[in-house]
Parts: sequence; C-alpha cells; structure tokens
Amino acid sequence: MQEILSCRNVMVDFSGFKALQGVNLDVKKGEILFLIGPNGAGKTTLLDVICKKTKLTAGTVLFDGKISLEKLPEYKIVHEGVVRKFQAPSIFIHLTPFENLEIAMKQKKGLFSILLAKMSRLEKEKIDSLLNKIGLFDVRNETASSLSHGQKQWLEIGMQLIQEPKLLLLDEPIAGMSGLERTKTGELMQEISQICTVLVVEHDMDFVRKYSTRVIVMHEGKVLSEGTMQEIQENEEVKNVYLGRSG
Ligand SMILES: Nc1ncnc2c1ncn2[C@@H]1O[C@H](COP(=O)(O)OP(=O)(O)OP(=O)(O)O)[C@@H](O)[C@H]1O
Repeated sequence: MQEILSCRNVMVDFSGFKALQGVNLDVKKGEILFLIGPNGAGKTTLLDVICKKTKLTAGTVLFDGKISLEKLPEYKIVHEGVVRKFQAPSIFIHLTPFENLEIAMKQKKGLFSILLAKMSRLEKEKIDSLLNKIGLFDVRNETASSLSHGQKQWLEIGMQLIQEPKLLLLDEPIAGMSGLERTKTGELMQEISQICTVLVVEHDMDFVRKYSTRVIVMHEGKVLSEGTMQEIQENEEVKNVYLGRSG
C-alpha cells in the first residue's frame, strides 16, 4: 500500500518542552489509522503539525510522496487535500445542514465564486448525496441547533468531506456520543475510507479495536509501537505504558 503521509524525525519544542521528540511514521492510502497513547504523548500535537496549526521545530511531513507540508501555509495544506475536524464543532447553528454544507462547498471555490455563484444542479446533488452519507438527509432543512450532539459532529465531518480531501484528521470523534452514535460514526469512517485516508486520535479502545485497520502507539513524544490492534495489545512495552493501565 502506498504512503499518503510520511513524518520523518518530527520535533516540536514548546519553549524548551519537547512535545515531539523525533516522530517517524507512515500513513498508508486508504487506511483508518488510529493514534493512541497516554495523555500528553503528543498525539494532538502531531495532528497540529500536519495541518500546520503548530509549527515543527525540525523534521519533514511529506504528503502524497511529493509535497512538504511543513513548508506550506495552513490554507494551502487544505487545498492539497488535508483537512482536520476539531473536537468542538464549528458549524453554523442557525443555518440548516444543507446550508452549512453549501457554505463549506463554496469556501473551497473561493471568494469570487461565492459572490457570483448560483448553485448548479450538480452541486445540489452533491450536497444531497453527502447528506445521505452522513445520515442527515431527513433533517437537512432543520436548524442545526436542533441536531443531536452526534448529528452535529457528522455535519462537521460532512463539511470537511465536501472539500474532497485525500486525508481526514479526526481528534477524538466519538467523545460525548451515545453507543448508537459511536457505531454510526465508526461505520461512517469505514465508508469515508473508501475515498479518503483517515487518521484518528482516540482513547476509546473498544472503538479502536472495532474500526482500526492499523494502530500507532505514541509515548513521550515518540512512536512506541505500531501494528494491528491485536499486535499492539500483545506488546509488553505498550501494556506497561498504556493498555495495562487504561485499556
Ligand atoms: N502550546 C503548548 N505549549 C506548551 N506545551 C504544550 C502545548 N501544547 C501541548 N503541550 C504539551 O505537549 C504535550 C503533548 O500534548 P498533546 O496534547 O499533544 O498530547 P496528547 O497525546 O494529545 O494528550 P491527550 O490524550 O491528553 O489529548 C503535553 O505535555 C502538553 O501539555
């Protein structure tokens, strides 16, 4: 399987505190790769580096075999096809799911098109199809404020997907969700992975077990281990620093 993202010797130093201490990892095209590890291991910092929310101190982040993300500004990284869904939803709660997706779609096309644009039939069909995928077609004309917590999260994922990314970064996507919402989110991630690689930070080991194609364990700013969930669970070092305590 070909790599969509390769991190080499990535370091982040926050005024003397080394949050990432030489991270080396590859994300392969089409996988659902989970990043796990104890609090403070550097998982979120790594996502921040990939989307340039945080600047690395040293190292490289190569995307799609040719693009050095560390050299690009945030908006160009999105343009190249790397999108990030943060934990807190940033949807427009007074608009409907359809309108939220319409805005997200136009953002991709740029300001000039927003001013001139009248939505084409094709664009409307694209939004409808995405609403179906994220399970919000029946509530597409409700105000987003009336959606459940899970539905708001899926809408936010939809707003990222409409930009047709190649790599979707998710930070604890099921936090605060009910059991049914968790299952739906896992199934949505599996569907998304048919068209877009998914890199997820997660603490819920049942969820990781069920939906990961591969797992990377981070500890103290480095990659400690990687493999299938079963391989990870059998690794003594991982048991000592993480799963033994919280898994
Ligand atoms: N802006 C910052 N300035 C200083 N230290 C920071 C900053 N951001 C993160 N850190 C520190 O870097 C370390 C790694 O944090 P990070 O959030 O990446 O860990 P994590 O593995 O995602 O943890 P958690 O599972 O708790 O979210 C932590 O010790 C954190 O306190």
